[in-house]
Amino acid sequence: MRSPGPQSPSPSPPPDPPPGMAQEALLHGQFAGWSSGGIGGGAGGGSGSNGSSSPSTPTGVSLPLSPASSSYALTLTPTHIHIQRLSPRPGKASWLQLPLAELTGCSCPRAPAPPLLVLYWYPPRRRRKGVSRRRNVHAYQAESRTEAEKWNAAVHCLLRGLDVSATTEFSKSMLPRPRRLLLLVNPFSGRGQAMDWCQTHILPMIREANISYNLIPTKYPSHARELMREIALREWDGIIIVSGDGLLHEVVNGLMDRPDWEQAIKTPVGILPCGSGNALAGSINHYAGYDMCLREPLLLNCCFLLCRGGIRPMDLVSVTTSPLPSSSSSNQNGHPSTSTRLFSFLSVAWGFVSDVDIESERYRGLGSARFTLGTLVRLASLRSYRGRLSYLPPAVVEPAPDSASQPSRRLLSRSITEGLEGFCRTPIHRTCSDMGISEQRSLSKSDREREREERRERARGTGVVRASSLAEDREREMEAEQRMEKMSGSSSESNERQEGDGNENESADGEDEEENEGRQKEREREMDMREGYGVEVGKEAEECEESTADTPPDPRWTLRKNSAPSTQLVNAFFSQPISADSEQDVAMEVDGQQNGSYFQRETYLLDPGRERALTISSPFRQSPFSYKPKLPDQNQNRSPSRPRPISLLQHAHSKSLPPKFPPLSLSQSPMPPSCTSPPSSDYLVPQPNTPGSASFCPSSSSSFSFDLAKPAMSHSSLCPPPDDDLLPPLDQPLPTRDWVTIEGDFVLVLAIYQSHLGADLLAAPHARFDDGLIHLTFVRAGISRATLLRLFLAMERGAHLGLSSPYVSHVSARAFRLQPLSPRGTLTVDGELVPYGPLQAQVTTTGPDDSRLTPNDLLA
Ligand SMILES: Nc1ncnc2c1ncn2[C@@H]1O[C@H](COP(=O)(O)OP(=O)(O)OP(=O)(O)O)[C@@H](O)[C@H]1O
Repeated sequence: MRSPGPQSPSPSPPPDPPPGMAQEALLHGQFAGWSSGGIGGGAGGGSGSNGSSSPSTPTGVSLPLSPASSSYALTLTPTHIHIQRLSPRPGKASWLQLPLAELTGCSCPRAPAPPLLVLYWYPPRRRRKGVSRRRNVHAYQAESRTEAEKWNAAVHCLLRGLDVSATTEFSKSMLPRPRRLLLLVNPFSGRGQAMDWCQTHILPMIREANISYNLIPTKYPSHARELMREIALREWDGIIIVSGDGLLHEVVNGLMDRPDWEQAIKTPVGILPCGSGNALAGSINHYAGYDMCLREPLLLNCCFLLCRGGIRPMDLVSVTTSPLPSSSSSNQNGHPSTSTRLFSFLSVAWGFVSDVDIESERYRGLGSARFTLGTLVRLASLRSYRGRLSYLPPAVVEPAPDSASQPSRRLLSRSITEGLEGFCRTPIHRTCSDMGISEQRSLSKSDREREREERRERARGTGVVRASSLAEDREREMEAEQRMEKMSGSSSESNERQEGDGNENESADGEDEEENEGRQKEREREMDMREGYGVEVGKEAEECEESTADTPPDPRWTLRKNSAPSTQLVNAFFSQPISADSEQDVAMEVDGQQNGSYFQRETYLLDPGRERALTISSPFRQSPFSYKPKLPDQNQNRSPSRPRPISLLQHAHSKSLPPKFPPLSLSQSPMPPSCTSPPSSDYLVPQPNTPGSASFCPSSSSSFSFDLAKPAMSHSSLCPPPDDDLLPPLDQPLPTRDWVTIEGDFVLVLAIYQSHLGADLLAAPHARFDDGLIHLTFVRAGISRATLLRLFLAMERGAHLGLSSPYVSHVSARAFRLQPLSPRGTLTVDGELVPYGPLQAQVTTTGPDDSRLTPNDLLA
């Protein structure tokens, strides 16, 4: 066996090079086969999908069993290892190509083992559901140990992406030191298989990839967070979570707890899915281009990616939640004065999704099927929650020069839909702007009487949960959809007429009687609700659907675009009474607008014993559509040519997304370490930091203190993470410009920043690791069970964005605020329960200096 090169041509060049071998050969040589196996009648020297019965190398990597009588010619190119069988059966099927992209590693076992080159190949195999990888081990015996080590070094160099050529003298000394990973295993995640899967799948692959590791099983909740606050991060090339998303949430927040959080958060993290939901693993699998898969196939794909290497920056979202019940305190106004800040990599959920997540805990033994069961259970007793969702669309479109001359409805439509970036599949502009105008219609008294009677009859069933089939639900919803379509169409017409002559009472000018009657009925219903409203707490959504089956959904909603609407539009909305909100709601509005606070007078404490009875049906779900213009923001530049929030103006390129603040490096494998790293024997055990004591650097925000990283900050001289630049403190009103506010009854609100909500739920197909966007999906009350079920079924394929339902909306945002108005409910961040109450979030950014922090190059 000889090396290639101009001076040392191969003695036995392959007679018929296979396709793809046109590349320059880095090495070429002749090897003897090892083991009796072959691959598919091809040229494989040895193979085995499971090395459990095979002997092991000193590092624990298993080997094929025995020498084989065959001989092979191997050629290494920058992308492949070409293997040609020379004997005993040259000719047909004698070629095998191993793409380097499908190798996790190679090894050259130390003496007294023979001089072997062992290649670990994980080719993808298409299965019924998704692609899975199967382990193949190929071993070839070199003429000498030097030769085997040279090949081993060359393959490693290529796998690590080093720059090599045909003239490179490959040797053992070229090998970069093995990467070091800290594996944190939650033995209780998912179905409790994490430790087993470590032994059977994860550790063998990691050893084969020549990665050194230390494995720490977590002992209790928050153990990982505590570890992250203490360990010497420079000793590790990556922190790998062998668990579900919950443990990664702990790790991320542990890193942000540290005084050196700015550097710490750049430590690559990775996930090997052993949990129930495995949303981030599903996203990684998706972004890698693999088909959706679950369980072991998903684990193998993620483990393969981890071994292969590559670091991608990932969005980190700053979330401010209401105070923890234990830490809540009141200021002089009786409002809570502290909030909790945490960092999230995946999602915020309220309503259906968080309910299912938390309530399905009791079915944990089912693995990912727990969510299916939880979904069915929750569907059977569908709840809705009253709340207010505000969000900042990702881009602000400058108004056209001639916008002032455009009709007011068009203005509103455009202003609401701008920034939806193609994600909004439902006609929000139609459902709100048109409704507002249509409510100006005159009413027929007899219709009003009839409607009242009908409502009284329906009300007799109040308090009884009535069973209804999915088909019935769907029927009701279709009726509502049709009615809404009709309504918006007619109101659109009328609006245009109104703009033309400025006369509100034009309904007699040629419209047919039937249409008039329909509008009168709507108006009648609306009046009726204003008159007879009362809070009905504790009713299942089912009842509400029953009682509103004839009512289009939109009048129950308030959608506010906080940018100043045109005068025409304001007049149109002011000309009608504000919706008859409950007392509480009025109080909230007073708080929000006059006292500058969004806190409810009643702090919503999480009730762990909350059960089915928490179902809320608010009066607002049946209240008429109303537009509540906000008072102008005192700080806002009122020039119409500057529609962006003030905070954005600090950015040089304020029309585009602000630069990310420390992007979380998602390690599909850590990059090669720096040369200055200590020897491996020193770093396999994490050493706790010994930080000096120093004073806490207070946040610049005076509104509330962050309950963040108290242990770390108490001995830190460094500042805590900076304030959110897109959001005011949680107890302050949002900027009036550019924000969109929707108020009403929600079945769910989901904010997600990666593609998957679970390994088999493609919730945000357009999401990317670091797109700087929060993808919001919200479902309003009134949706039928059948449609909701269809939504989740379609989500498995990411096809739910095409689902046409007036109750479902998808928008993207840079920041949002969620204010639950129902007294009880569940809120989760990355699937973990957080205190129930107002919550806001934004993608982290660098702040005013506009400098994007690059991923940590410690590992480069
Ligand atoms: N040793 C432990 N004992 C009990 N709980 C633990 C332990 N280690 C971690 N935890 C906690 O278990 C919770 C659930 O873990 P994790 O999210 O990883 O699994 P999962 O819920 O099955 O997966 P997923 O979040 O993907 O559905 C986390 O909140 C974590 O803090």
